[in-house]
Formats: sequence, structure tokens, C-alpha cells
Amino acid sequence: MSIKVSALTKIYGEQKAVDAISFELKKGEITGFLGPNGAGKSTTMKMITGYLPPTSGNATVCGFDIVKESLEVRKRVGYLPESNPLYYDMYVKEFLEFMAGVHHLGKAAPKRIAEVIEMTGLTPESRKKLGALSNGYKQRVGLAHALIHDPEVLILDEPTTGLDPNQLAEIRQLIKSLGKDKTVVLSTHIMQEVEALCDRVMIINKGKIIADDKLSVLQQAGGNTGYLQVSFGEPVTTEELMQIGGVSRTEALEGNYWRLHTAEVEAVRKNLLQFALINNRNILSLQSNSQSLETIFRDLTK
Ligand SMILES: Nc1ncnc2c1ncn2[C@@H]1O[C@H](COP(=O)(O)OP(=O)(O)OP(=O)(O)O)[C@@H](O)[C@H]1O
Repeated sequence: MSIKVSALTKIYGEQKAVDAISFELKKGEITGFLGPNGAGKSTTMKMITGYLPPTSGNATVCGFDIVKESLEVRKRVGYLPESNPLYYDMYVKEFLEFMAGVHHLGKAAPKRIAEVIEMTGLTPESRKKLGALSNGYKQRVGLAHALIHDPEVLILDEPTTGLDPNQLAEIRQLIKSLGKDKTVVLSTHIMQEVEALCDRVMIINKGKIIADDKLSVLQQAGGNTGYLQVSFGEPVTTEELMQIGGVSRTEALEGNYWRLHTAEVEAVRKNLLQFALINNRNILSLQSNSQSLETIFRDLTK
């Protein structure tokens, strides 16, 4: 196991921010860490990375204790904190050189710095000072910093905050590929992000873990309700669309765009493709929008 957490607890003054949580995470898995504001996500992440001592309980990262062996833990963990603290007077490369020094990369540093600049798409902005970067690029520098020592475990606290849609797609792609051979934990408030990236989902509320399962299992539990948004190359009618198995209601949008509501998003997707084939209709675009994770999140945390 890459991360083993056992009855981990953090009390701030009178407040129990994290309340005896336990879980285990293995390599090659991307876990989404969800929860309402103030649920305890950042506090948990700071404890796992060795930056904040727990009040009680314990955790190991790659077999090292987060309190007794926090230096060993930090060698193996890349951490992107929620409010990414950067040295604004430093240039991008200078900052990464500094961080490479902190991690004792030595002669390997120049090559690794070039690699992370390329990986995180920082090349066009790499000659600027950090303070002069847009929020999205500051976030990329934070990610480059987290990756500089090629850690086995990546802890990312809201990694896509401040990114525009193009940047978002690129960074998600990067996280997805990193997740193949690392252990990745990411906290986010964006359900689409979880659906696009995560194999597993943990939901925390008021310091306690209230759901922990594979994304597919949680989606099934949520009923798989939602809709498909589809555009056809030619006009179709409600009557025709209602014949597609699983469609509960249709909604005509502009042009030949339709929204097909259903409790079985995946089944309707298959049936819709068959409908198009049999009836000689061209599907120009198709987007599914399963609301199940959002629904289950709201149900569990309200
Ligand atoms: N340094 C601190 N001192 C006192 N209380 C704190 C401290 N840090 C966090 N808290 C409290 O602990 C609780 C959990 O906070 P935490 O930042 O872990 O939540 P979160 O799930 O990351 O929230 P968000 O989604 O808003 O970032 C909150 O009630 C918060 O006010």
C-alpha cells in the first residue's frame, strides 16, 4: 500500500477537523477526495504529506511514518497545496532550480527541470517572474514543483482551480497519465473532474469519511440518472426519440439539438447509437451528463 491511514485525527482548539479516518490507497490509482467546504480535506492532505502533525492516529506513506519519518515521506510525496505558496520575486526556472536543490537532485536537476517545464506546459512562460504569471500558470508552477523529484505519491489540493477550459483539459490529461504509475489523491469540487479522472472516490463530511468506493459503484448507487445531449444532422421528432429504450423525457433545444432524460445514461447511449444506425440519422455530437455523483454527494452531505 502506498498510503495507509489509521484513525487519523486533527483537533484545532475545540474543533475536530478530522475525526478518526482510516483508508488505504494503492499505486496506479487516482482517488478523488470530495467534501463540502470545511469538511477536513486540506487538513487530511497536510497530515499525509507530513506538513501537519496529527492529534492522534497514524499514517504511513510508502511504508514511512508521517510523524517519525516525515523527511522520508516528503521525499516520496509531491504536494500541491490549496493556496499555492510561491516566491513571487523568483523566475520560473530559478524557483524550480531552488526546489531541485531542496530535493538534492544534483547533476540530474537541469534535465528534470526541463522535463517538468515541458510536462506542465510552462515553456512559453518559463522566463517570467512568478508574480507576473496568471493564476493558471502559477498553478502549473505549483504542479511542476510537486513533480520535480518524481515522487511516488502526488497529493493535489484543488489542482485545476483558476485554469481556463483549454488548460483544464491539458492538466487533467497530465494528471491522468501520472496516475498510471503513481498514487494520486486529488481534492476538487468539480464532479466532472472526478468523473473524468478518478478510479475511486472518498467523500468526507464533518471530518468523517462517509463514502469510499470505486467511482463506478457510487455511480450505480446514485441511479445513473441524468441526460444525453445529442445533435442530429437532420430533423427528428419527439415521437421517434421516445421510442429509444430508456428515454423518460425529451427536451428540444435549438436546431436539431435534443436533451434525452433518463435513469440509465449508459443504456440510452447504446440504444441511441442503434436508433441512428437503423433510422439513417447522423449524430453530429453526443454528450452524456450523469448527475449521479452530484446527487449522491448532495444526499450524503446535506
Ligand atoms: N489552522 C487552523 N486553525 C483552526 N481551525 C482550522 C485550521 N485549519 C482548518 N481549520 C478548520 O478545520 C475545518 C476543516 O478545514 P479544511 O481546510 O481541512 O477543510 P476543507 O475540506 O479543505 O475545506 P475547503 O473545501 O473549503 O477547502 C474547518 O472548519 C476549518 O475552519
